[in-house]
Amino acid sequence: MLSDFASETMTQTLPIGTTTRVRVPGSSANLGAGFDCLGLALGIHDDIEVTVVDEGVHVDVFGEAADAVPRDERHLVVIAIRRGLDASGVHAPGLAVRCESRIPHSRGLGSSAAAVVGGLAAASGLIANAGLADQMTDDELIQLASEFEGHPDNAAASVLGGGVVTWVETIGDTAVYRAHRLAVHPAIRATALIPMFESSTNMTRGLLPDTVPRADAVFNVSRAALCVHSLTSDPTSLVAATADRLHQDYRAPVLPQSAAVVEAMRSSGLAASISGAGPTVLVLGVEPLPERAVGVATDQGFAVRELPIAGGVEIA
Ligand SMILES: Nc1ncnc2c1ncn2[C@@H]1O[C@H](COP(=O)(O)OP(=O)(O)O)[C@@H](O)[C@H]1O
Ligand SMILES: N[C@@H](CCOP(=O)(O)O)C(=O)O
Repeated sequence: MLSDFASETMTQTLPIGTTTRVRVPGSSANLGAGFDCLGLALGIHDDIEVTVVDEGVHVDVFGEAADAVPRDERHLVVIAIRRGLDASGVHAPGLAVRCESRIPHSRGLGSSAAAVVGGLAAASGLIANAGLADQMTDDELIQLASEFEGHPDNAAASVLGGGVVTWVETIGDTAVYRAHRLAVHPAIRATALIPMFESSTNMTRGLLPDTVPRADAVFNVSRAALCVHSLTSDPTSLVAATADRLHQDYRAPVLPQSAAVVEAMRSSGLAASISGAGPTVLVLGVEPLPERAVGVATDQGFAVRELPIAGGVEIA
């Protein structure tokens, strides 16, 4: 797929002044039992504008983590733009990149996947707007973005929007990332309980064991399958569907506040789970979060934000 895409555009240079705008949603991965294979796009967006200039890389960042990210070739969006252009055999003399970041970083809301999808989508938009080739397909965006992330759940949600189920096929030595969009039941509401503190996804992935007891594997397989049914057809089983034994308990020692909030929500009958690798907690349901639960979260220092289910990345 990408090799065909690249061969059409090999060694071409983007004209100075070519521009593109991208709007990309954040996401919540896992949804409890679906470790690395379920995700939900959320209505909290980063906006990225890129213009081809005659030389250099100029990065402006506004909003979340504006003071923390590098303003040069090391910026994740710039790295992804470069990767997208390289995959298509296209060169940019220089780039001016403007990021309006609204997805909090290192909170389990898919900011890194959104940055990568946004950068790749911007490369695709530049190439298409210059008339060099069609935009990349969703499959191409998911493949390239998941190669950055090492797991496809957040990236697929940011590309496709809605709910996603993802899987990986190994073809020769290559991991091929696959995804289907799920039509989320219209009654389902998602509330993110977002703390001020951060947690690195890479760090907490390192806490997970290589092998798990078969009973835990069976527990999660059944709950992840149920979660697809609950998300699409029957929200009444969301509490059972969002139970997990594959990752949350192993991460709990470094995320004790988040683990306590999940426990408090679940013991009052709410479908709460760690969002992605945490520390945000995601609550799924069909009603607004009850006042009592809002109080528990805010007492623990978690901001409560109900977020719409979002559509996928938009490229103009
Ligand atoms: N919009 C962005 N621009 C630049 N870097 C980003 C952006 N979003 C995320 N990152 C990088 O990704 C890191 C967070 O990734 P990660 O630990 O996977 O958490 P999450 O994706 O859950 O927010 C940040 O510390 C930052 O280095
Ligand atoms: N399946 C991944 C999801 C990580 O999501 P993030 O938003 O925390 O980056 C995992 O559980 O590690």
